[in-house]
Amino acid sequence: MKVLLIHAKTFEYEARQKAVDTAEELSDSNKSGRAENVLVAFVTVEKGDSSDPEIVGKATGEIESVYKRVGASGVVVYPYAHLSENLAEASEALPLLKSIEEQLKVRGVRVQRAPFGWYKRFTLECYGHPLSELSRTIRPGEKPKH
Ligand SMILES: Nc1ncnc2c1ncn2[C@@H]1O[C@H](CO)[C@@H](NC(=O)[C@@H](N)CO)[C@H]1O
Repeated sequence: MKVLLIHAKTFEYEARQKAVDTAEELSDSNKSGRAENVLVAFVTVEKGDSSDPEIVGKATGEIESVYKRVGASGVVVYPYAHLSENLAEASEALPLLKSIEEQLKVRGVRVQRAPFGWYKRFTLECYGHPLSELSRTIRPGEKPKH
């Protein structure tokens, strides 16, 4: 699993067009979103990630750790198919993305999750401080390095 973490002063997205047949149904709560002082987690799920029962806990831990360090007010979990060539299928990817969202909520984090399977317009203003652009690779069977 690859995660790009951007601490954004403002972030806004809007689903525009279905990209895959397995696209998630849109609702008023997910077809668009906006947040300020938010950690945007662009997440690419890779083939085999679901083989590790700890993958969601590890990914959530990495995201929560940066969220706390930068003092963000919330997290956006943004499905993103562009950080790896080893893409998981929707049947593997979507459940993991939903579980990361739920795990963050359980940990008291205000979370939005952008819809899976859509081309989306987005605007992002990155703070530009030293921790405002980070990336993490979470490998099945391996302990996180950070
Ligand atoms: N393995 C995977 N991990 C995370 N997201 C994945 C995925 N496979 C498919 N998606 C989702 O389907 C859209 C089209 O590939 C993806 N859309 C996007 O990545 C938008 N930024 C438009 O390109 C994404 O929502």
